[in-house]
Amino acid sequence: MVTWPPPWWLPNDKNTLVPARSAAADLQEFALTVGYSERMIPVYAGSHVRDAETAQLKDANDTTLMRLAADALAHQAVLMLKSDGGRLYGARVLGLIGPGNNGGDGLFALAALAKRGVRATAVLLAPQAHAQGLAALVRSGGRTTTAKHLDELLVDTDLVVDALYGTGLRPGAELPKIPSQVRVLAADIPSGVDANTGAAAPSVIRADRTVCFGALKTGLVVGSGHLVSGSIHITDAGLTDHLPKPDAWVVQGDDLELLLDRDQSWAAAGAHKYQRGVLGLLAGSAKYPGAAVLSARAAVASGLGLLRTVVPEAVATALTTQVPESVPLNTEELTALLARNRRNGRAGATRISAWAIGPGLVDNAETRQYLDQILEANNPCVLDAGALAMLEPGEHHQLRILTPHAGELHSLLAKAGVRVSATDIATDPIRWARWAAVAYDCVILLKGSATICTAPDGYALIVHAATPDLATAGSGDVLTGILGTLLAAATFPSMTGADEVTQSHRLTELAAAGALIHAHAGALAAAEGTLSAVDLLQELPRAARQLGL
Ligand SMILES: NC(=O)C1=CN([C@@H]2O[C@H](COP(=O)(O)OP(=O)(O)OC[C@H]3O[C@@H](n4cnc5c(N)ncnc54)[C@H](OP(=O)(O)O)[C@@H]3O)[C@@H](O)[C@H]2O)[C@@H](O)CC1
Ligand SMILES: Nc1ncnc2c1ncn2[C@@H]1O[C@H](COP(=O)(O)OP(=O)(O)O)[C@@H](O)[C@H]1O
Repeated sequence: MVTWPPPWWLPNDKNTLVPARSAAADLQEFALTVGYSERMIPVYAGSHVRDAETAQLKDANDTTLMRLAADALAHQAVLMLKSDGGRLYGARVLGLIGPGNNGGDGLFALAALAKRGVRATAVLLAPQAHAQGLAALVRSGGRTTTAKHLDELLVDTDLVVDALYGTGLRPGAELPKIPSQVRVLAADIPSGVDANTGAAAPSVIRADRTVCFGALKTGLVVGSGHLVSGSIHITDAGLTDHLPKPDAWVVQGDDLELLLDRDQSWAAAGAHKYQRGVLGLLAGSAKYPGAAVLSARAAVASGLGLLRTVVPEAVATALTTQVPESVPLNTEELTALLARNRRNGRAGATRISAWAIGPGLVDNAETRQYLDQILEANNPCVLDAGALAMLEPGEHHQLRILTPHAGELHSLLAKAGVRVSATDIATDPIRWARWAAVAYDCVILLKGSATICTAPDGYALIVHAATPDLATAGSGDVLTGILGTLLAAATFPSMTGADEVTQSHRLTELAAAGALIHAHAGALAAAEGTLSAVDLLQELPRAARQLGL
């Protein structure tokens, strides 16, 4: 058990949020469920990795870890120099050297490169530099120079090694401007990125490749950090014994099977359509008819048993024409069905096992009535777009995934009394997604180029989009449909007492699974050309199958 507040709940005098579930007892330690493979990559706050490194070393002058880091850095520098037929001997490498251990990494790496015939120059950008690193560079025949020569040296350089600031960065650092055509290899994390949050200074030094030491840092996988790090190579420094529980995990395509944890037995193979999952969809309006169609098509394309739809008149015809698989529900049928649901739970024919609510929905009396009725029936549900605007914070007993983009998260937090700016959210997205998860007692899937899925106890999974082209109108509606199908097919551990944390972790994993399928469909569609939401739909069946669904 962790004590309230959990570690990510940093003091903020502007806000006092009463969590929907106020009992500290609900907040269990983030636990790796037995059976997880190492494919989910653990992520740690940069400051925790820094503390672990310090704890691992015998004394402040011990350079064992630094030399390990420098070897890895030099190795990647060699690969970059040799790529595209480049030469190593006589290649010009400039190191941007800062005042601390990050600068030390850079100096030892330059020394290793100098020994291999590279013309290695350390540009000393701070009043002091790591003494042993400097001595090693000089012994190996490397050179040092000062900031005033940087611009002229940059004109004729094959590679820059950015070893200015790592996990020790404080706000306000002055960073040199590196022309965009110069290739950059970052030591640990690009200088200018906050290793705890991913917030990047406007003058951040963008890298083509980053060698990350000891463990993957949160700042490299969310916020702007993951957009400026290039390809990331993690080196093992044997820190496991000194690291706390991970801050989050990065999940990738290979992890889908683990995340879904589907029943693979012969009995499951014999399931009829109602057992494969019945999804209810409440979506669309005269203003946004297309959103309902996109969600419906995404749901049926991702392997659903049956789709039941509750849409306004203006959308009904379009839906029947474009999604012939869907079966409309009228008001009376809906009422009867929800009553059966309340009595008998979610299993069996003609009952709805989950709901997808919100794409294209507008706030009016009819929609509110449907929404209240459906929420009361207590099936697992995904709530998006228009439904988010109608939702109130607070405790409930339903399994809910909310899928806001950053703007919607801002509104959700404002409704919960959390005064936070859009910039605050962009600067530390995991933190604010966690606040919303607590305030709304749900799993939050925060959309963006790095999608963050988090439960109220802070358990967090991160999914990266393979292409920025996913940021296109209707793409989120497709995601809602996918999530609906996954929810409809899922089984959840018993709904009683202590299992709430397990339930919310399972829900977080389903959310991440949906984001993975969406991201993979995006990658497949982008390989064919520019991308629309309909292109995404067309790639969905292939994406789901390739990931093992
Ligand atoms: N610990 C280990 O054993 C290992 C560490 N490793 C490597 O070390 C990195 C962490 O090293 P680090 O702790 O020395 O911090 P680093 O990022 O070099 O910068 C700190 C220096 O910059 C200064 N500074 C910061 N912001 C500033 C600003 N705005 N304006 C001006 N100055 C500013 C700051 O000043 P201070 O805050 O002390 O006043 C301090 O002097 C880590 O990322 C990894 O690369 C690996 O080799 C493995 C072993
Ligand atoms: N820069 C980006 N790179 C990659 N994917 C992105 C980026 N920005 C947004 N996305 C993804 O695109 C989708 C957009 O969803 P949303 O904003 O709800 O769009 P809409 O409401 O038009 O359907 C989400 O899945 C989100 O994660």
